[in-house]
Amino acid sequence: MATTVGVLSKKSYGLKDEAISHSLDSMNSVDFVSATDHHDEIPTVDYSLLFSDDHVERANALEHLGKACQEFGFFYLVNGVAESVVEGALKGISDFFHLTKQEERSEYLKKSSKDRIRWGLRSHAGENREFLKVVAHPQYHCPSKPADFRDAIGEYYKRFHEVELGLAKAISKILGYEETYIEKEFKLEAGFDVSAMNLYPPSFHSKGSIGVPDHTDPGLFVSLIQDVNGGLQVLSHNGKWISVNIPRNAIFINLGDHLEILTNGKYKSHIHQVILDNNEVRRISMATLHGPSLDAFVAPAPEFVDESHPPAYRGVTYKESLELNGYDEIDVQSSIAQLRISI
Ligand SMILES: O=C(O)CCC(=O)C(=O)O
Ligand SMILES: [Fe+2]
Repeated sequence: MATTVGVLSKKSYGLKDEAISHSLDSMNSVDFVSATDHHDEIPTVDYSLLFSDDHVERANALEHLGKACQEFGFFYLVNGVAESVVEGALKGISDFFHLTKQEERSEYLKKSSKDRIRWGLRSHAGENREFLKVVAHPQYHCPSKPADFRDAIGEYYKRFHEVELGLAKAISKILGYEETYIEKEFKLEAGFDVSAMNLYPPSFHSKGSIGVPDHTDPGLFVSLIQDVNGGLQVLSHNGKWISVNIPRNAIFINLGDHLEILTNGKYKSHIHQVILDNNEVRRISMATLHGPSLDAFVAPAPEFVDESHPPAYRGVTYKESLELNGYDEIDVQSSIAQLRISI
């Protein structure tokens, strides 16, 4: 059962980021409900039905996806990528963290803002994880050791890229556009995708319960796979932290900042965080941020702007948005707070 523990406020919640403040401001002091098992609140979208030959089935599936995007902003996707491909990718990540020595992994410590592979180990009160980030698209980069790692991850990217294009088509349709609208606007043939492969807790004791602090992610959407449930929470439209319990055969999809910008706020990029369970559960996840191409200029589309809905975000290229706060491309940090136009 959910327990009401107080009124959500920036202060009580210790928030530091304007993006988060804005989001919480727009929620008007709603009751804060502690993280609990609300997994049944997260909708499931069947990818195969979005392309069904039966037009009634297809229309229903698209309507369901539209509701999932607008009323939630995140959903479980089934029948997109074969379970064996997801399992293979997760095994590859587990092998990377467990079969290599830390000195080998630290070869990928930050060298420059042009890194295409980057490793990091965070153990402080605000963040506790070991991660490997790689650029997945348009050029795929990955360490070559251990054996099979690169191929297993590459197979997931190849399969998921098709799904990404399919979802972009379906979302274009439900927004009232022709199906290649997002693909063209975001120039997805050169879409800039970065994966964060995460190990929680890191390979030494964590300094607190925060795995990843609350944030939103840039891009069209994030696709997330994991080996076990535990820790990922997403802040719903009505201000509840929802525990994400991904069904075994599903991929978690969370809409990103640049879809929020394109739709002038009709669809929202949702705040999420990872809370560690006393360091008792070891968990591996891979969050892939599927972005526009670096040179794609993203601004609110004219169809979402009128007198009562003035542009709520400034348009910039994807690259500029990634670099706005002094971060680099592989950091893929949100800058939506800086792009919001205060009205
Ligand atoms: O590990 C997770 O469940 C989420 C990680 C995440 O949010 C990220 O890497 O952006
Ligand atoms: Fe994230």
